[in-house]
This record gives sequence, structure tokens and C-alpha cells, in this order.
Amino acid sequence: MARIGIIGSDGRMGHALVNAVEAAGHTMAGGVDRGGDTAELADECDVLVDFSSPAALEGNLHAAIGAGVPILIGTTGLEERHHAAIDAAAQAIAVLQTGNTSLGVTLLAHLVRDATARLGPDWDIEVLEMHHRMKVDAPSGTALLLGEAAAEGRGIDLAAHSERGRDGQTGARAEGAIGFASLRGGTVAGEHSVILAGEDERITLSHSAESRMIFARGAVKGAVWLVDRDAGRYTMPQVLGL
Ligand SMILES: NC(=O)C1=CN([C@@H]2O[C@H](COP(=O)(O)OP(=O)(O)OC[C@H]3O[C@@H](n4cnc5c(N)ncnc54)[C@H](OP(=O)(O)O)[C@@H]3O)[C@@H](O)[C@H]2O)C=CC1
Ligand SMILES: O=C(O)C1=N[C@H](C(=O)O)C[C@H](O)C1
Repeated sequence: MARIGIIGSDGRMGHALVNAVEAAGHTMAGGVDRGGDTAELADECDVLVDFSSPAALEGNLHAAIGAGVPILIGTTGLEERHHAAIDAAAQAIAVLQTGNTSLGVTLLAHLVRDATARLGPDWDIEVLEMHHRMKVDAPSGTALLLGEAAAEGRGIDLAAHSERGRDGQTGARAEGAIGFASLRGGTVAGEHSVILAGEDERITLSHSAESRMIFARGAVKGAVWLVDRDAGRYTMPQVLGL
């Protein structure tokens, strides 16, 4: 039984996580939100789970390192500097960061990597996502994770090939681009499609989240898996054995 501390406990994911922790037979060590004492929480738990905000990331890593506890980071909207901070923290503690903790998306990323590795470069890659009206970052962390999988399969660098937010006289599609489009509205928990568009045919690989519980269950699994791991940066495929 693991004692799990939740950062962002009063948010949409925080509420789902409380349910998932109890359902899996683990213990809620406590939760913090904006202005809370994350260092104190870290001292009282076996693992921290962070679904809050990129602005909180550095402080959360600092608290985890201070207490010597692992941390699972589900927060999205992370930039290069956040990933550098995670890499540095992973020298001292076990860290798992992912844009999506669900089993379905973890498998989808494998399928996307495999498909883009098998198809030639004349197949255009587009990533489409839709989320609820309250989501604050775009493209979603999952869209970026899937874009990364597509880029890996094709053997290219995602940053150098991303096309985001097309508008106006864009010109023809850049050769080798990986395009991203984001829709927002209603209460959609998470819809992602990777569209592979070739000459006269198209393949769509997609995932639909029907509830936030899929993310919460995956996060609890990942958090428990992190307890007592050596320092390092880990991934959801490692947790799920995919
Ligand atoms: N990886 C995955 O599988 C998933 C990732 N996410 C990501 O998780 C994050 C949270 O999503 P969601 O729950 O919908 O968002 P919410 O806005 O509902 O919840 C965020 C919570 O974090 C709190 N918070 C904000 N800033 C801080 C801070 N500095 N320190 C501690 N707590 C803070 C907020 O408090 P306050 O309201 O006071 O600001 C709020 O309670 C997002 O980045 C989202 O994209 C979501 C689903 C799945
Ligand atoms: O903010 C959300 O709600 C979600 N965020 C994650 C993302 O950015 O991909 C995961 C999930 O799609 C829900």
C-alpha cells in the first residue's frame, strides 16, 4: 500500500485521482493546491503525483528531491526548460513525466511509431485533438507525445518539422511536416487522431477518452511503480510493459 501525495488535488484530475487512489487500495497522504506546502506533503508520502500547472513544476521537483521521494508529472504545457529541469531532477530521484497516463494512448503511440516507420515519407502526418472548454494549453500534451512518436517512426526531429496553428495564406503544406490542430469545447475528456494521408488513401489512428478515470488509474499505477525505483527518468510504456 503506497501513500500518495497529490499536487493539484482540488482540480478536475485531482478529484479523479482521489477516487483512483482509494479504488486501488492505496492511501491519500494529502493534497496541495496553489499556495500549499508541497515540501510538507512530500515528507508525508511515498510518491508525489503532479497534475497542476507548469508554473509549479520547479517547486514540485525541489520538494520531491528534498524529501527523496519519486514524482509522477502529468501536467502538460511543458517547455524545453521544464524538460531540462526534469532531466536534472532525475539524477537524484525517480521521475516519470508523460502527457498521457492512459493505457490506450500509451499503446496508440506504439502503433503510430510503427505505422510511420513502415510508411514512406510521402504520407503526410497530421495530429488532431479536441478537449473541454477549460483546457489552457495547446497542442495537448498527448498530441505532442503522438507527434513525437510519429517523428521517431519516420526518423526525423519533431521540433524541426512541427507545423502549428495554420491561418491565412499558408502556402502549400511543407514537405515532411507534422501538423497539429486543436479544437476546444464542451466537456470532452480527450480525443486524439493521428491522420496519415497518402495518395488517394488515408489511415486514421485514434483514441477517445470517455472519462478522466483512465488518466487517474494510469497515474496511480505509474506512481506506485515509481516507489523505491532508482533515480532516473521513466516512461509509461515501462510501467505498463508495452
Ligand atoms: N498526463 C495526463 O494523462 C493528463 C494530464 N492532464 C494535465 O493535468 C493538468 C491539470 O489538469 P486539470 O486537473 O484538468 O486542471 P485544473 O485546473 O482542474 O486543476 C489544476 C489544479 O492545480 C492547482 N494548481 C495550480 N497552480 C498550482 C501550484 N502552483 N501549486 C499547486 N497546485 C496548483 C489548481 O489550483 P487553483 O485552481 O487554485 O489554480 C487546481 O486545483 C493540466 O496540465 C492537464 O493538461 C490532465 C489530464 C490527463
Ligand atoms: O487537460 C486535459 O484535460 C487533458 N490533458 C492531457 C493532454 O494535454 O494531453 C491529457 C488528456 O488528453 C486530458
